[in-house]
Amino acid sequence: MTSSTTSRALNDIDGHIVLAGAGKMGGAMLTGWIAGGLNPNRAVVIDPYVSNEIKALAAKGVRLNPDVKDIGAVAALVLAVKPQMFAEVGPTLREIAGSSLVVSIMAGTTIAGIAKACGGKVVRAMPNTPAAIGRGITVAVAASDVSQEQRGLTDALLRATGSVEWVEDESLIDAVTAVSGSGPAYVFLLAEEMARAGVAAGLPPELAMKLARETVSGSGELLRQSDLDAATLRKNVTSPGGTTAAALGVLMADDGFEPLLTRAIAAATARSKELAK
Ligand SMILES: NC(=O)C1=CN([C@@H]2O[C@H](COP(=O)(O)OP(=O)(O)OC[C@H]3O[C@@H](n4cnc5c(N)ncnc54)[C@H](OP(=O)(O)O)[C@@H]3O)[C@@H](O)[C@H]2O)C=CC1
Ligand SMILES: O=C(O)[C@@H]1CCC=N1
Repeated sequence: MTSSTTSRALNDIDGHIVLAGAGKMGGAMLTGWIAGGLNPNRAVVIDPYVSNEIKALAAKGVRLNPDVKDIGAVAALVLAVKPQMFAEVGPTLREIAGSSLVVSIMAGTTIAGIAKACGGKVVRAMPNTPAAIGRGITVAVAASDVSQEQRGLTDALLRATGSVEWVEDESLIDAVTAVSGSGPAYVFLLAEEMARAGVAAGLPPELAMKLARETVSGSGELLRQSDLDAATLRKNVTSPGGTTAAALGVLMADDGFEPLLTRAIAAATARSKELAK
């Protein structure tokens, strides 16, 4: 968080938080807000096809698809629809956005494009799915007309789902999307492939998946809690002339993991830029 952004308490919000698009990411954020103290009566969902999990939140007071005139004061409109449908959906949200805070988590979609389609004072943010367990990381960038109070509200909404970093340069968001927005998928793929390779090496499938899951999650937790950097933690596993060195000889070869990941992240960054067009 920049020193100029002061987070607000979620249980101390004037007005309503309107979530447009309560799918995987929007739904995870809504769950985080309510767990973080947002009064469910302050939450409104606009989504024609909500899941049973979101329908269950209605029993706690979250309003689903009310008439715009019945929403009441809007503190923030959060955009979590697919970027490909925003051109169609954006203008239908203009009345809700008004001159309120609009927080978009849509990949690729620029602050200028969002302001043009639905108005409002726009913050562009890129979260990731560990938000569902309060362990996400979000990077946010605010348009120049977003007030300090609106930044504080945004910070509170995002912080309910994990860590938050603010940047001033919107062009960084494409690479952020490629590293942390899409990043959980790379880690899950690693777990899938470790399990598959374990089976190929002779392990029963259930044991292979358990070893992969616990190794990926345990290593992630060690990385989080340790004062050591990732390279040192890796070296600590690597006994000279041992098994890890044999595996790393393959993974760190000239055509190994590094150029592969560089290409993957470049592809995701390029796709984020493309989605802006
Ligand atoms: N998934 C992720 O890890 C991340 C996603 N994002 C961004 O979050 C956004 C949502 O992604 P994700 O949650 O994966 O996608 P989902 O498809 O799960 O969520 C989008 C939701 O919007 C709903 N929807 C469709 N039409 C409308 C409409 N007219 N008005 C309101 N809602 C509508 C969809 O319903 P239906 O499914 O029935 O069409 C769905 O529930 C995207 O912009 C993505 O770039 C950002 C960071 C990470
Ligand atoms: O795949 C996507 O486009 C979205 C954005 C980051 C993660 N999921």
